[in-house]
Amino acid sequence: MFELMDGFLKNDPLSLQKDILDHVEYTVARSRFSFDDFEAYQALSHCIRDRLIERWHDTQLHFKRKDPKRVYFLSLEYLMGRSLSNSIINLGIRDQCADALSQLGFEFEVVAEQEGDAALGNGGLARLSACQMDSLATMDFPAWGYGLRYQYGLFRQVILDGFQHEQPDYWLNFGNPWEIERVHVTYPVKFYGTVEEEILNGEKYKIWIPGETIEAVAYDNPIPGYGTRNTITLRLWAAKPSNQHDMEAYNTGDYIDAVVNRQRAETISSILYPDDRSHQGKELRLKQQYFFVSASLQDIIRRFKDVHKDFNKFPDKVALQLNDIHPALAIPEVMRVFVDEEHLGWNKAFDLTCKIFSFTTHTVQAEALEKIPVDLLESLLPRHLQIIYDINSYFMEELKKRIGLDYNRLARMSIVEEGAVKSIRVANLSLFCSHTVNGVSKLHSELLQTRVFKDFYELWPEKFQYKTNGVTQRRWIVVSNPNLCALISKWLGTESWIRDIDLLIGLREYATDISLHQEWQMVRRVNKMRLAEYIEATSGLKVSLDAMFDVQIKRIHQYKRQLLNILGIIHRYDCIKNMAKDDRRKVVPRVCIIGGKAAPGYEMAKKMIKLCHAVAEKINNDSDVGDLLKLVFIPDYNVSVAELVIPGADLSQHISTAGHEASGTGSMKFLMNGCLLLATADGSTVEIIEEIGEDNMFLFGAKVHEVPTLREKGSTIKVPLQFARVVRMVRDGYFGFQDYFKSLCDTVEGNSDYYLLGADFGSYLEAQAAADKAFVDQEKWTRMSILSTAGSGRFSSDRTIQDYAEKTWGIEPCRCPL
Ligand SMILES: CCc1ccc([C@H](C)CC(=O)N[C@@H]2O[C@H](CO)[C@@H](O)[C@H](O)[C@H]2O)cc1
Repeated sequence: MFELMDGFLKNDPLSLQKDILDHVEYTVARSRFSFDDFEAYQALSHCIRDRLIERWHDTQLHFKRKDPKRVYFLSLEYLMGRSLSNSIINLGIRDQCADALSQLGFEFEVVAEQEGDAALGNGGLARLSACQMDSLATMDFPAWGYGLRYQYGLFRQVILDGFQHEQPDYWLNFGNPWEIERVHVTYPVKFYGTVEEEILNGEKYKIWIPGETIEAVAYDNPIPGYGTRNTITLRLWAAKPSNQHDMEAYNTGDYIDAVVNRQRAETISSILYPDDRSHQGKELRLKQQYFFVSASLQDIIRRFKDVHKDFNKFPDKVALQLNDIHPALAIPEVMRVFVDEEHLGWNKAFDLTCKIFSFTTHTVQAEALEKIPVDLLESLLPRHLQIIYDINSYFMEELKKRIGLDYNRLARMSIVEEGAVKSIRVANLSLFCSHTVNGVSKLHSELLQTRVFKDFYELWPEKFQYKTNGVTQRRWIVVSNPNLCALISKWLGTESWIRDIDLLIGLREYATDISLHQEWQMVRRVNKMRLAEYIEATSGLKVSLDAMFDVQIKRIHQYKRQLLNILGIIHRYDCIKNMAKDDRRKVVPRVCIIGGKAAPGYEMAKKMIKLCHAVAEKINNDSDVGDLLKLVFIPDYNVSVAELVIPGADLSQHISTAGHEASGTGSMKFLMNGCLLLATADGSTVEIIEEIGEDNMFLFGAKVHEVPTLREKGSTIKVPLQFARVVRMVRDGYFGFQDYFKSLCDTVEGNSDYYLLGADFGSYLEAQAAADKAFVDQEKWTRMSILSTAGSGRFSSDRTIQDYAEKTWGIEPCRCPL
């Protein structure tokens, strides 16, 4: 590994050993002569934490000195996963730590497994935030992440009789070595109340008299860069009752009430909403959004005012990134502070506001765009509603100048939606008040411009950009696939691809090199073995390593079409069953692996999980089929499970109906690890095709422009007999639970097959057959696998962040001197 500068704390194995034992004794408070794997994990984590803190202080001091323009990433979700291995890799001391542990009788892997995931998010958006923080740190950008410190992360998925059950994820049970409580960094956050007017030096100002005040306390998480001393901050807010609260209660002498009220305050940051579909009008959700926005902006403006007096400089020093619309209340909140507290005047305030905000949307469906009921906003945030009305009337005036009295369009674009439930269109607010708006893949941005935000694009085309997502190769190769990492470094003759991933292209020249093929296949087989052991441990199923490991792991959604995968597996099973014994020798054995959580209220998604188990029950216990076909549902899919499954996968499926997946980032992780993709031309897959070529993937399905016409055709579409047959098998109870699966079958027949499973089934089976054919030709498969990794550079979150830094935020690296 690169040798980086030690701070005061030395990183040689002996020093690490000593520090580990000191933390066992003084931090974990166990005897240094007898402690278990978990205590070793706690002790080592504190050792690493100490080293992170040193770099952190140096970095923050350097930023203070240089006072560069900073970017503030506002996100309600971060799927960080585990921190120990990633921190050790980024510090470049993996071997030293492994040595120190083994000399104390511990195995690094076993100790690293003791850590629970920090699962403060749902899916793609949340993990993207985490990957981007790693790249921001590694590329030395002066950046901060802001979010909420949920006490309960994303629920644990427990499968009972094939059904998903949700268990609370109290992840802070044994403390969290990766955070530092900043007791001195607290801000009051106001809710409810009324808005009064006051005259100050002849000027009329609005003042907001809150009905309730909650204290926000900062918890800082150091985010180390790879191959740099820079360590940036992820600041997560926790809600605490403000002291002013108790006094009132005591006067009335009602002690119990006082404590209950205290408890109530903490509920704001207690739990992550486990649903990545839209939440219309949930008060707690809105309180969470405003709570973290208000605390973050108070902190950001305090940091600016510590150095600057003139707010005209604010846009030169601050860039605010809205990670989807969830933090969009930051817009009226900045206006409120600039107008009501800093008295900058409305026009100046609005001019500054539009210069600091940029907005990324992660959804394709217009109906998924959240709206806030006006009456809810009026009671919870009365001043913000006034400001949003002011912004909208200014907006409408501007629009009339541009489009005249086109009332339909004015009504479509308005931030205020009249109608049964008068509500605020947060997306329109974000579009009007942001200087830059982007989708997360090229195709996604085209759909935003031509469909979802068409009205806005036609008027402000210059605002619209695309920033194709990316993933960090540190976690998704170096941490999760160390053998492949070593192999790549060996053949490229350098490790600098870990910071400069475009170097991976150098593997192309060896794509047909037999000795690389052998080493490549060996690495992959070892990873398959590890995955097979995990499958046996979690499901009791023994799987053959010679089978193709076919994986689909992501949140369960109808548009992601896990049902198409399951119907394809039923077809494969049915074919094998009806095949003559001799022909079975030609069958390519498959282990189909599916994993993912369904939002608790998402009935159809939960039915898909049950169907998967019912089909698995049938197939896996059918000795007639034996190892030719196995189906496994991996429970409680999360970041750490992904780190184990992805390196062991031969084929991965990304089969959403074209035009529905904004980007997809799982595909990029599989690509980096040399796993071949079976996919539709949707989201970022379109750009993956551009990079590695159609002949290194298995593509199928309707293209995005064909989908609307196919939908119009509805039940007149000719679906293959095989499709009708497999749906019939489910409907007739071949896998049991006939009544329970009826509605699921109804969603894919005739007119209601909105996600076009029937229309795409034929080409899906062809693509699967092509994958079978390629798999038996291991020379061909390995070449395609090497070319996948070689062409994955573009999908590093380093490239994504470079795009944002250059084209949206206007920030420069600020590298902390060694
Ligand atoms: C309001 C609840 C809620 C919470 C989260 C979300 C996310 C935006 C859903 C999400 O994670 N979208 C995924 O974002 C990824 C990162 O950009 C994309 O790669 C995926 O295509 C997109 O589905 C929507 C609604």
